[in-house]
Amino acid sequence: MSRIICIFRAGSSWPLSRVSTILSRGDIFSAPMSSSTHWLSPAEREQSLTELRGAGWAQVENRDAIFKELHFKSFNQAFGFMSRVALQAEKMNHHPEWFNVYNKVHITLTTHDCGGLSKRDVKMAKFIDKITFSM
Ligand SMILES: C[C@H](O)[C@H](O)[C@H]1CNC2=NC(N)=NC(=O)C2=N1
Repeated sequence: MSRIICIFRAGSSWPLSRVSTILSRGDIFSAPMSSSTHWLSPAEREQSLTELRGAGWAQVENRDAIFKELHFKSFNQAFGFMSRVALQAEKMNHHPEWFNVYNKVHITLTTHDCGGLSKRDVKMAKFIDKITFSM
């Protein structure tokens, strides 16, 4: 199983909530480890958040996560959307936190192993926007 080490550089602009989440979990040295290719640099983070806000994503209060509410024409269309995202989640091994009622889907993205946003969340959000706009 690939594992992630979340490395904190002095002076990095990681949200305090993210650092405290990982430190409080006490698993900073036993967290799953993978290459740092998923880690967002401060510049990448700012650029990605700007783009995602422009596409209708919002940052979640008190969590290093992003949220979007999607409305579809019908339950069938909403469920079809969720099925496509589920297949992508399995392919990426990166899963959304979501809620569905009838034709509405609420999605929250964050990387649990890191206690906050990573490149995987950005990739998943862009996939979600791509298929939403094509429906
Ligand atoms: C063991 C399994 O690979 C990990 O729990 C994966 C599964 N899906 C995941 N999804 C999300 N959103 N964050 C994770 O850290 C994560 N980790």
